[in-house]
Amino acid sequence: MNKKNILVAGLGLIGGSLAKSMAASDENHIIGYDLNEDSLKFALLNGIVHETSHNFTQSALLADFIILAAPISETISLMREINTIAFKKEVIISDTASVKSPIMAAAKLLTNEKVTFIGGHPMAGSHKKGIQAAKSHLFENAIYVLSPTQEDSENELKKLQTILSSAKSKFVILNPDEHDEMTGVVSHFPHLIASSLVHQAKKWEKMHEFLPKLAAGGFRDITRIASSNPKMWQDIFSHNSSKMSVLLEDWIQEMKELKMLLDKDDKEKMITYLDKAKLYRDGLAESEKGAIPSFYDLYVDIRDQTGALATVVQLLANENISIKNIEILEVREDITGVLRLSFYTKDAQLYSSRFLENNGYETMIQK
Ligand SMILES: NC(=O)C1=CN([C@@H]2O[C@H](COP(=O)(O)OP(=O)(O)OC[C@H]3O[C@@H](n4cnc5c(N)ncnc54)[C@H](O)[C@@H]3O)[C@@H](O)[C@H]2O)C=CC1
Ligand SMILES: O=C(O)C(=O)Cc1ccc(O)cc1
Repeated sequence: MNKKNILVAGLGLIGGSLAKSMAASDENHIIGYDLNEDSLKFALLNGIVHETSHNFTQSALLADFIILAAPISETISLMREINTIAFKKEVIISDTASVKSPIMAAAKLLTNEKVTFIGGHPMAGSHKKGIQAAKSHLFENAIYVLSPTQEDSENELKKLQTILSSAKSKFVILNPDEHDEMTGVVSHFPHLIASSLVHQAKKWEKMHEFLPKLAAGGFRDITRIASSNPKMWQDIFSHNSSKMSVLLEDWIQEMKELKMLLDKDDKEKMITYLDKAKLYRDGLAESEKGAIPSFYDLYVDIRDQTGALATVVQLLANENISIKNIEILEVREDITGVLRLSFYTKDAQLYSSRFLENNGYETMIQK
């Protein structure tokens, strides 16, 4: 069989996860390129790639597909390098960057006729970075945005979707501006706010040193994303700065209106405000794994006793269920606590719920 040569440039969390899922197909030969020697070694040792490369141009000349999965600024540099390569055969190139307009602007400057560039953004991630955190199922059920450059790239779009199909995501075609505005609202801006909430708590801790002990489930939930990779988020904010600036203006205005409601103690308007937010948020939870990577959460009541957590985890491990994340919520000494288990798939979530209930646990799936 004539295997497809796929060059993945940037073997971090995202490139590594894509490479891992594509390497599982017998039809693909994955070549990994990264500036970091340890990442290359790790990828080869763990079967994430079939071959490693220290020469981007040389490997690009062999490739049928190139996936650029480096930080945004580095992706743009790699695109400039691509423009200097004398390709002898057709090549389909895509990227994974979280902001699309600067990438598509760089794509417009690609002059080589053999090259078809289709922007890409698999919309799932984690707070971790690097190849060690790569998972072949990271993008399962997540939205995968594609932004073709030319209308006549329909055929190439299909080819790209075929090689990416191993990621099991849902493809959506968006233009770069729409993409950046929407991801600005539901992904980039929330990160900024999460970080600012943490800064606020840190400031107030100077007044009340007991404050962190009061940081309960709500604060932890809303600031979870502030623990993500700062360098990557700075890169994202900087490349989507005009959209972010508009969103920040909008937010400041809304905060001013909220302050007025509070100062006037306008109870009815405040209930309406909270009610509308609840309605919209509850509606979001009903949809399938969407643009923001919602993992499938299951809440399990446990007693705050030694071994309670281990028992639940062991029960699920015996059933071969992989858990993405575990968090203990609302535990006070000797009082019932709640475990939040996050799964990669809805099936795992539903199965675990039934299975744990059959073993005497009370579970809840939040709608
Ligand atoms: N982390 C996330 O949650 C998501 C990130 N993205 C996007 O995917 C891209 C990669 O992000 P991550 O994998 O999270 O970052 P990462 O930090 O885990 O990996 C980036 C990798 O690129 C390599 N690299 C840097 N410059 C390079 C160059 N010039 N040539 C080759 N390799 C180079 C680094 O050595 C590293 O291995 C970024 O553009 C990001 O915006 C997209 C979706 C989700
Ligand atoms: O886990 C989270 O909260 C994320 O926000 C993940 C994420 C990060 C960057 C992207 O471009 C897409 C998804």
